[in-house]
Amino acid sequence: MIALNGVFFMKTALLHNKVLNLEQLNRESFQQIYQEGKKGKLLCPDCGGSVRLYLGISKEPHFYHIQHKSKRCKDVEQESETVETESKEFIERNGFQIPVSRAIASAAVKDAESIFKKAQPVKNIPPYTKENAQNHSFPDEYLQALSQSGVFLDERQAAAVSHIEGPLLVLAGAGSGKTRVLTTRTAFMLRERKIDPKSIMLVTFTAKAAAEMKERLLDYPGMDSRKVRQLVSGTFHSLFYRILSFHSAVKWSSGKLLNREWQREQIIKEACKDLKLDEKEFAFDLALQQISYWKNSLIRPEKVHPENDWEEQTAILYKRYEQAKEQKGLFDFDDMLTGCFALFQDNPDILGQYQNRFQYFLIDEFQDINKVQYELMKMLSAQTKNVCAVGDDDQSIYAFRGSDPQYLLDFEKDFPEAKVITLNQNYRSAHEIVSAANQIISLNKQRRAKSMNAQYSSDQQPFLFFPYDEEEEATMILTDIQDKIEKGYEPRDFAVLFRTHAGSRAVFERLANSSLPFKLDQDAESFYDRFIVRSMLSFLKLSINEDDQNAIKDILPSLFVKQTALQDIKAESILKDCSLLECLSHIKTGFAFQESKLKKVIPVTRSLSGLTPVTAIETIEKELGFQDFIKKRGNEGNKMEKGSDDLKDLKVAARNFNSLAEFLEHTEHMKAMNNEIKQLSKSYNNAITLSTIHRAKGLEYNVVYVVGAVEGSLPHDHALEAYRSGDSAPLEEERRLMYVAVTRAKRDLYISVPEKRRGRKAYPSRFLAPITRSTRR
Ligand SMILES: Nc1ncnc2c1ncn2[C@@H]1O[C@H](COP(=O)(O)OP(=O)(O)OP(=O)(O)O)[C@@H](O)[C@H]1O
Repeated sequence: MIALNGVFFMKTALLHNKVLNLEQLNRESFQQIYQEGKKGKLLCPDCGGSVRLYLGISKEPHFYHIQHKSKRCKDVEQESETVETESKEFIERNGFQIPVSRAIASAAVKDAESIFKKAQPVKNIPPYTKENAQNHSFPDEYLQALSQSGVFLDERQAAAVSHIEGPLLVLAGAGSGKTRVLTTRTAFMLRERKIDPKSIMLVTFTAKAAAEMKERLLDYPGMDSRKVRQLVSGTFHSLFYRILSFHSAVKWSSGKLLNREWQREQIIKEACKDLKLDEKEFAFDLALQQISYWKNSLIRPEKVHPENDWEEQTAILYKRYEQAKEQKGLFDFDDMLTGCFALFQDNPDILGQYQNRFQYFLIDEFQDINKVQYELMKMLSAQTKNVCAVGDDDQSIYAFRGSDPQYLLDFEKDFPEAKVITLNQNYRSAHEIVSAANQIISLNKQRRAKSMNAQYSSDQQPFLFFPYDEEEEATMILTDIQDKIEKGYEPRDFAVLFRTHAGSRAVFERLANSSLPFKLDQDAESFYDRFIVRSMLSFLKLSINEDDQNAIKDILPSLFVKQTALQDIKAESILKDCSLLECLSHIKTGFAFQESKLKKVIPVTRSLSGLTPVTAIETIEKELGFQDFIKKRGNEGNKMEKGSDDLKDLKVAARNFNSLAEFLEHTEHMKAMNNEIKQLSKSYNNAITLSTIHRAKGLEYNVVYVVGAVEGSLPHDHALEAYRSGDSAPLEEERRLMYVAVTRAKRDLYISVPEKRRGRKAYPSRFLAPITRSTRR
């Protein structure tokens, strides 16, 4: 037995009559043993009862009885000859030994990676000294009434609430009550200053935030619901779109909006057909992102100064894209802003009307404003200058969309008479979390120096934990959530945050297989529906069913065969009475090389049956030139999401399964669950949140797990690449993302630092250095 904190835990169990000893097992196999336990295959070597492997954060791995968790049986002592060495079962093929299944291995000798590292509290947290910011008595009656009804404000918050005339910049650190200030300020304007709600423009980052703010306003004392409804609130896009459609309803009717990415791609591809850009090599998605960036920066096509060949080509596309849209009478989201900007510029009388109408501007998340938004605000507020901008430069995370925190940093240049109020009390998080966050963000160079103070301290330090890989990471998080729910936590207390959607695959799977309620972003597609992943899985499907029509359709792109060939394949299959897979060998493409490859698809696909999913995937990669396909169609030119990464992630997922059928069944189940959970997410009000860090901005949770805090993930590879070429801005934005993630936690924060990522050794995120070093800087 292992002694942990004075309690004894079991270190041995039986699997298929063999003794497993945790002290001797390879780390890699823990996840597999965990799964065997879930299937009921692990037994206690002493009493024979069913046991499971505990793989969590708060305790070290150990076996426990399912029926009586606290029961402690005796471990068996293991003879050295009963210790297995790592072993795989092989079959012979073409003179090669190919592994078909992996036995759970144990090894007497352990390398450093194989040793389970206990979760560690973060270092360098200074002792807590409370700075009481509350209990001020305000001369203003309404503010006093508010504090009596439970809406407390500190002195700086109150100053921000009551400074109504003239420009005001509220620099609000994380958790410092930005939302509270904006809401209370609006209430104060309506109730105390009797300002006409129709003259107030309240800009929020999402439509949901505006709706929530209005709802909260209704709870304020003396609030008139009619007045609240009359407030003009929403996102920049929605507000300026309303203006455009008021002046030109037909031109801006919603049916003409290109609201899907593929619609924009279609327009641009059509407009540039004659340029003969190779669709397989030119990253149209990136080009559209760049075009959007130019538009939001108010750079017209003829004013672009390309910095390289790619930008030069993209500038041509930009011109064509704009022309094509105009000819067809269509518009995109960016046009809602640039269109309004043009409307005001070309029609000073219309601008004048709106300048008279809107007297007060409240803008939330000001750090994420872009050029066109900023110019629009400046135009509208030119007469009154009553702009209240609230933001935190440390939480600016949308540079890729043209946002620029510089507008916040330079606010006083454009509004020299501005009053600046810094909110530096963090009411959300415990001192230990605030202090860790302060240290992380202090290393950014492009920022206003500030440090947050917490309002309370907790006996719980933030923890780093060290899973073996993405799979074990997900298991450890699930176990920890279950442990905490047993202690009385609610599902709504938890959020699991990740850098990109792809990073959530394993956690999604673990939660989907549990009975815990959780919610997902509505646009989160299933990992197994991604283009490259679907293609690869289709080969595996065809090895089981050669007549799977969808699978044939999905492998065609990887073989560089047009979709129109599908009809011929189906007809052939009826005429010649052969399987759809066999018909591939009859396709005439006119290229000998391609035809011989198509002939090879049949034996290679058939050879997959009996292999493990990982070996099957590797076989397709090697034998059918799948990597060529990825190079051409895997968005390898894309900065954020590459097909080659998807393939690596797929292999990590596949490692959990020994047979193709089991793995494919799992992928189908997960696809179905993705849709189901998204539906359920709409109605859940007590569920665990699974979210990207971007989407979690502005939200708070009692317990936060930050997934994948390793180099390449957070900071993301694209930022590291930019940094190597001398541009540190993307890396600073990644550090802000870490800051946003960490500051979502109220009491418990767990940062995961897996040993492996995408099958390779991973290194702890550089952002963690200040809180993991032994000495303070
Ligand atoms: N004066 C106050 N006294 C007590 N609690 C407060 C006070 N101000 C804000 N809070 C609480 O602190 C938490 C954080 O506030 P809020 O969400 O408004 O912060 P924020 O500045 O918008 O945060 P972020 O920018 O990090 O999303 C909320 O739970 C809020 O109710």
